[in-house]
Amino acid sequence: MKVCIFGAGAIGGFLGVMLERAGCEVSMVARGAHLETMRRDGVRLLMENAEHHARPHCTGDPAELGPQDYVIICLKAHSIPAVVDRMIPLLGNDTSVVTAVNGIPYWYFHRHGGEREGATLESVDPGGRQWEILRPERAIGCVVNPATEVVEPGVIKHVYGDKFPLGEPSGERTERIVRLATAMEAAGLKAPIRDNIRDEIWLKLWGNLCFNPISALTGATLDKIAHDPDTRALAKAMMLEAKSIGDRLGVHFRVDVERRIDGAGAVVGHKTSMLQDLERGRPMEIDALVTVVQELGALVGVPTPTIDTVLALIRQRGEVAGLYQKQKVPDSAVLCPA
Ligand SMILES: NC(=O)C1=CN([C@@H]2O[C@H](COP(=O)(O)OP(=O)(O)OC[C@H]3O[C@@H](n4cnc5c(N)ncnc54)[C@H](OP(=O)(O)O)[C@@H]3O)[C@@H](O)[C@H]2O)C=CC1
Ligand SMILES: CC(C)(CO)C(=O)C(=O)O
Repeated sequence: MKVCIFGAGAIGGFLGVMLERAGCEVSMVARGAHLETMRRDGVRLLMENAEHHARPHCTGDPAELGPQDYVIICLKAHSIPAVVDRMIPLLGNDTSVVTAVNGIPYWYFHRHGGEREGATLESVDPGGRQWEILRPERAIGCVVNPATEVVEPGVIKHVYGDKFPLGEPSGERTERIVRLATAMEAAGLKAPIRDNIRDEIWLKLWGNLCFNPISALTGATLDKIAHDPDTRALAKAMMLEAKSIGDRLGVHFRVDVERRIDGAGAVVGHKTSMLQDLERGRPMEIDALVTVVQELGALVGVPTPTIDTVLALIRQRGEVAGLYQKQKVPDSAVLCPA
């Protein structure tokens, strides 16, 4: 089974090493010093009780690789629009594209049903390019639950977790998703197949939407945000706005808002990825986690005053730090031409 990890950083490096160990023919697209080290020395994965080493085909040029069975996109969401054309050589007739990325994916309204079927979201898929090039029919949804880090070029540290829930946009149990889940399970990962992956995407997004910008604005860890009554109230207000949007889109939230905040608050001393990105001078994943919820609110007619306020602040924080560029978002999603 040929698998290309596009964006083999913290999550992609982890997945790639595990899949190669399970016998998949893995290639990795990366760049910079990390790529050079992986090419020369292979990839090292540090786990709590083990260290693994793998030698996948690592490249900066996807055209070297040819069509794949699966392309697993593990880029930060904001990196995807610029590289989507470079994925073309990886796509054959039967290639599946797995979106192992936080936030709302480009294919969200594919097989969604109802009046928004086929809509694209400008904040995550500007101009509908991913929809047009990757095609939504190829997409398999994936939620990333583990935490991993690139601790030095070529070296990935696994921090916790092994679960990557998967789901077809249609909710069907297709042969291709079963094959992927089987390979991931053989690699020692958990890959439950969900019949509504969108619910799982929203459950993760619910936390990212509020904790990530609040932490980046305040410097606070998850437990501090959840335990301080004022920031807890702010997070809750954002989550309730998001829930109203999700409800209109048919999302089922399997936990209530207080339990979701308590769950995040139980993780003591953890800095969100957005705070880590700000502190390390790396581009911030604002649009796929926050702007998109504002865009969805406009689409379904739910006002988002609290989200709007926090979004204005975090965008400005990102711009001032030189880590974010605002893109123009229309009032509502556009319908993608067939
Ligand atoms: N890491 C984690 O613990 C978690 C991450 N996630 C989500 O998973 C997704 C992936 O995150 P993560 O693995 O941390 O991100 P990383 O930044 O570690 O990995 C992305 C990799 O893609 C590389 N890349 C970017 N652009 C290109 C390009 N044009 N060509 C080749 N390589 C490129 C990056 O290089 P460079 O570094 O040079 O930019 C980087 O090595 C994100 O959506 C994130 O929010 C979710 C849960 C936990
Ligand atoms: C904060 C957390 C753990 C979930 O909300 C996360 O996914 C992130 O740091 O990006």
